[in-house]
Amino acid sequence: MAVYTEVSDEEVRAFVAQYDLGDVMSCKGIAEGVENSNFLLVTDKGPYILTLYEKRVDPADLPFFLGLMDHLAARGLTCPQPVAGRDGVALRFLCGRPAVIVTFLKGMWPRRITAEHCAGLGGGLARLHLAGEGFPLTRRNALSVPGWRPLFEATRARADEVKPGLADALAAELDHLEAVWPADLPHGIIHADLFPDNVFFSDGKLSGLIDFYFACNDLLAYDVAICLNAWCFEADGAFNVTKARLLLGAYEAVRPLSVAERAALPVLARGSAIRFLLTRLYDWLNTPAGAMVKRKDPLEYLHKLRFHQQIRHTADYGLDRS
Ligand SMILES: Nc1ncnc2c1ncn2[C@@H]1O[C@H](COP(=O)(O)OP(=O)(O)O)[C@@H](O)[C@H]1O
Ligand SMILES: N[C@@H](CCOP(=O)(O)O)C(=O)O
Repeated sequence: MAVYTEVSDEEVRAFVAQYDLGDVMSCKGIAEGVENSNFLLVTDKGPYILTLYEKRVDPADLPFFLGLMDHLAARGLTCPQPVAGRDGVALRFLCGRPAVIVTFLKGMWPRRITAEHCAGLGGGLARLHLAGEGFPLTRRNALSVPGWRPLFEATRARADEVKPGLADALAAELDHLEAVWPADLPHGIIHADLFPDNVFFSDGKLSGLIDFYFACNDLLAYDVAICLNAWCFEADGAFNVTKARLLLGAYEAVRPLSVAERAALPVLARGSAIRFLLTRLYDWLNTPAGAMVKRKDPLEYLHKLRFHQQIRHTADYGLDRS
């Protein structure tokens, strides 16, 4: 359960009193998520999400994240919207943390991913990329190529505790990716963490996207690669080409990939694999004992990395246009 900061009933009441949300009926920690402390806040006006921003969120980035959610919502994308208090301010402090209340989205994230979910996701991802156009703020992706080596250095000495040989494997992969990473593909706003737990469905249709706290400006096709990794592998580690085809097909129905973007998918998928491998490895080695959070398995992403290392050309995935 991702609640790093406990908030007392009195503190919640005093905080909510600054909004036109009526009385607090309940405020319960949410047993999901990794990065921030989230609470389901129910007031007279209905359900909301109260988020206290924790370790990896730089407070200087919050205007970007909050402004982006407003920008995307104004362009028809269903995503949480920051709620302003009576003074017009959405971003405040609670228990020493930056904190906001955002609107509650209906729907559930899919626990068992079907091919239909992947199609829904592909369309939603492309709509997000188009809706991001014109957003005036920018944020560099702190977890793209230049960010990987410091993470590696922070984990290198103990990586082999997780799997013998892991440190050397990561070093070799980083050398490769730093040498071949594409720079000149179309870029724009990307979500950068569009895993199943950040995509809500209702009646089988995509109903909303959440958790924009890794969003940044980067290669649009990198976001596609992140989704291929997060949505198109089965529990036994097999790559499901049907899911991948549907995801890409639905994406391209809204925003066709260029030839160069398609060709770059294997290297982008390797980059996406090492990015999540490294953050999971870091968390695996550094999560404080007793923290109410379920650590994610770094080796799941080593397996995905190994898979993409075998792919020379995008056609080798079996992802031909149909
Ligand atoms: N706007 C929202 N509407 C409904 N549920 C939400 C909303 N935001 C977060 N949640 C719930 O909280 C959980 C954790 O949120 P998330 O943003 O993924 O946390 P973290 O940033 O800590 O990873 C989600 O899986 C979802 O159940
Ligand atoms: N999606 C990341 C972890 C970040 O978790 P989230 O709850 O913020 O989506 C991973 O799987 O490693």
